[in-house]
Amino acid sequence: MTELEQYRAKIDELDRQMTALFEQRMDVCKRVVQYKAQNGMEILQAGREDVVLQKARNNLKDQDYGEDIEEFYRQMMKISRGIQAREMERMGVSKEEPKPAVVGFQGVAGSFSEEALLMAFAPDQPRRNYPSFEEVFVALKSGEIDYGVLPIENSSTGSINAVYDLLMKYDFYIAQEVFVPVAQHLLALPAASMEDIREVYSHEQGFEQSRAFLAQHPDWKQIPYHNTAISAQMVSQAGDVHKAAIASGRAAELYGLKILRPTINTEKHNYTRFIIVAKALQPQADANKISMVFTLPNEPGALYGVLKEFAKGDINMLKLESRPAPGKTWEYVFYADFEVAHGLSQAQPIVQALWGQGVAAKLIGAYKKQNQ
Ligand SMILES: C=C(O[C@@H]1C=C(C(=O)O)C=C[C@H]1O)C(=O)O
Repeated sequence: MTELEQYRAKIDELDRQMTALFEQRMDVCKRVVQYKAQNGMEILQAGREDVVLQKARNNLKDQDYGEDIEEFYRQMMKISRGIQAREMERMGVSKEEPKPAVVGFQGVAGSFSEEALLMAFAPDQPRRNYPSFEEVFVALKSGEIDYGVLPIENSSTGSINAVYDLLMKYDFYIAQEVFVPVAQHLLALPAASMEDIREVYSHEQGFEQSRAFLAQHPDWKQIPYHNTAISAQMVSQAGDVHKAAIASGRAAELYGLKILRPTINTEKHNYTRFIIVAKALQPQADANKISMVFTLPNEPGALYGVLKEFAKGDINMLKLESRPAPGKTWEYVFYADFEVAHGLSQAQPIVQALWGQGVAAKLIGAYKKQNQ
């Protein structure tokens, strides 16, 4: 054997051992990827790779090979990740696309809530509708939906108290707001005329918003219904020329009704503010509006003490709403919206200052203020 042949025989023997070790190592990596698949982990674990590289360097006798052993392990781990990806595929675990959020709203297609949903989300956003406000909250709690779209106040008729109370009951947060222009029309079957109408169906808010118009027709029976769009659907299905609904133009289109009298709402500048409700606080980076909830001790100057903190910060209050505290007679929960220049960073010190005064204050939203 020449000298070269002797060296090569030695290399062959070391390679045989290295290939056996390589196989053993990769078999372990396959076990690792099974664990990762079961636990929803990514294949690449950069921190672990750093540790492997460091250990390889430490195990060297001759530090001259430092760079080289790192390169060797880098390549081996790249191969290891390739094998793990193949194994993942073989197991049928494909890299899942992030699922689009499912959004819930109250009412049927054509409701103002659905219009609000379309303003805040994509036209093809997966959505579910529910018969009542509370069912939207229940669906959000159970994880059936990721967001709920709910009306919180109307520019002419004021707050929608049921939604404020549900927000507190379920301890949810406001992720976003949108303003939907509300134009109420009198809708009826295509064959109907004004003289035919005897009964009008709508949501309470639809009647409330159209008071002046309805006062001109005292003989019409007003029948409160779940929702303006459901009223339109009902009139369409009933096929009765004596029935009319107060609902949106979109509802007319969807349910094949005609607009007997357009824009019958008294206040022509009429908007409903909708909130997008989420289970957790999702503060927006460019938030310029915050919503807070606080309960106050029943003592003189309690509300003043809270508002003073905001005044000190030169923060403009946009809205203050009080609701009876559940289970406590004559005690109130306050909801307040403020306009802030610096979002969360401005809100948090105030919340802390309020806690310092013994006020149970909670930030329930930091989002972008919309203009109606
Ligand atoms: C084997 C693993 O998967 C990958 C491959 C590594 C390796 O071959 O040593 C190390 C980290 C991960 O990027 C692991 O996470 O341990």
